[in-house]
Amino acid sequence: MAEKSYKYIILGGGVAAGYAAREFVQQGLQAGELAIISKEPAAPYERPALSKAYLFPESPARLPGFHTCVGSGGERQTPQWYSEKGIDLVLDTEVVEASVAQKSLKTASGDVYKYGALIIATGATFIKLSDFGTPGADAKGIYHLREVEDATALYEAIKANPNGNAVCVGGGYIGLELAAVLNMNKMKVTMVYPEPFCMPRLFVSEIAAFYEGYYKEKGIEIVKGTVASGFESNEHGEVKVVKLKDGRELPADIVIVGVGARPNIGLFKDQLTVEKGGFKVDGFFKTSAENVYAVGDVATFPLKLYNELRRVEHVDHARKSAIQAVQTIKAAEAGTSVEEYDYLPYFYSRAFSLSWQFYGDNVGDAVVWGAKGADKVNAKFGAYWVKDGKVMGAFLEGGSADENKALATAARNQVPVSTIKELSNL
Ligand SMILES: Cc1cc2nc3c(=O)[nH]c(=O)nc-3n(C[C@H](O)[C@H](O)[C@H](O)COP(=O)(O)OP(=O)(O)OC[C@H]3O[C@@H](n4cnc5c(N)ncnc54)[C@H](O)[C@@H]3O)c2cc1C
Ligand SMILES: NC(=O)c1ccc[n+]([C@@H]2O[C@H](COP(=O)([O-])OP(=O)(O)OC[C@H]3O[C@@H](n4cnc5c(N)ncnc54)[C@H](O)[C@@H]3O)[C@@H](O)[C@H]2O)c1
Ligand SMILES: O=C1O[C@H]([C@@H](O)CO)C(O)=C1O
Repeated sequence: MAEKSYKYIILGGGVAAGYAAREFVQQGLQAGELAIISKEPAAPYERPALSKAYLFPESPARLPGFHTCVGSGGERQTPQWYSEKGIDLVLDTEVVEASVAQKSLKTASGDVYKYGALIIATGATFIKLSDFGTPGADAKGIYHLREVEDATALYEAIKANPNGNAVCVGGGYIGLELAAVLNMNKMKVTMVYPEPFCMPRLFVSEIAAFYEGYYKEKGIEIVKGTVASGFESNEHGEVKVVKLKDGRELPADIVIVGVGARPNIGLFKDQLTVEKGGFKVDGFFKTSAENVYAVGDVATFPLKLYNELRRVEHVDHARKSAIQAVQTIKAAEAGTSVEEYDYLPYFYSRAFSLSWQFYGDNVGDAVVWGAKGADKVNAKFGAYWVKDGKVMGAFLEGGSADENKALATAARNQVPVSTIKELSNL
């Protein structure tokens, strides 16, 4: 049982950790100053790839291909990169206890790590249907997706069930992205979700109708307005049937559950201020404890633009919050300061040949253009959310890089619109 001490420790080895490490290096880091402790076996990678190219039937993406920071056009930080920079990458290591008072972390094998400054970047974990007590939800063949090991297990299950039946439970990001890759793998896919249309936390019905129509044309069945109420397995404990609350039964060789995520705050929840499910931080990602920062999915931060505290579970914020925390740490050492975080929310998704981006806030009235009858091959349509005569949010399917930039500008500047008609000229 060793005890080690570092000037900086990043707890968690996901997206935020990779970008934080890069920022430390860019700001000037001495060998031996930084350790990253992660329960994953792999160096930080771009998690979005797991629900997309990792599961493609042809030439699937594999590590080391998508280590951070390639997702934003940066350098690919392989394990060798970390050793060259003198960063200790402590993989396959779960921290099971933490003390903010003693500035220490304890791992499952009993090692103790002391830090000068700590960045908590523990991300989130999928919610399971067994968390709600759904009978049979722990059967073999029921998959969740968060880490590369989950994606590998799912990939193998897809290969073992050619032309099999797949059911996606949940109509959010995982449901939509996974239904697409399972269909590309020639599985017979059914999606099930309780809401009247997919991606209800962002879409309005006209936007959803386009994607649902597109998925149906690809041969994906969509069952709305009900939930999975139980699962039946065969004598090997393998799932075979998804039972729905409305009485229907769906055959299944593979089930993907995507019913949301829960931030990993357990280690510190009694030691740091928690709000909206995450660690409450300021515009520099400082938590309620000195020298303890929280970034990415676990941070509840002041969203300056909307003057409210938010937690965001998307990769762009994971990257930028990590950079902001490291810049804050380094500025304090240099006796300077950085600007407060001023984030413009940015979400995106890709499935089949579709690709959408969203900037800002989906509040007020949604004005959708071009969605009805949009071409399925070169789909292009969008939406603006307007509140108090200003554009608050902007969505675009099939946009070019320049167009998406213009969208971001409109949402950032909250462009005033006196008539809805004006929107088509933005
Ligand atoms: C399959 C999938 C696809 C996604 N696709 C997109 C997308 O297309 N676009 C988008 O904007 N967002 C996407 N997201 C969301 C995005 O990936 C997350 O918001 C982002 O990864 C958050 O970064 P993070 O560093 O906070 O957490 P994570 O990347 O989840 O990293 C957390 C790390 O902490 C480790 N950890 C946790 N607890 C401990 C512990 N006690 N001890 C040691 N290590 C620990 C975990 O193992 C993990 O390595 C996707 C998420 C998933 C799961
Ligand atoms: N492109 C992206 O940004 C992207 C892609 C994949 C994953 N992610 C992230 O991964 C995490 C997990 O994604 P997700 O799709 O699971 O969450 P989500 O919040 O996007 O979707 C959850 C969906 O689950 C369904 N649901 C909720 N409770 C249910 C219940 N009891 N029974 C059946 N269905 C129920 C609803 O349809 C809801 O829309 C999130 O943090 C998400 O942001 C993001
Ligand atoms: O941001 C992303 O990073 C990965 C991939 O581009 C890395 O190669 C991916 O699929 C994203 O959406």
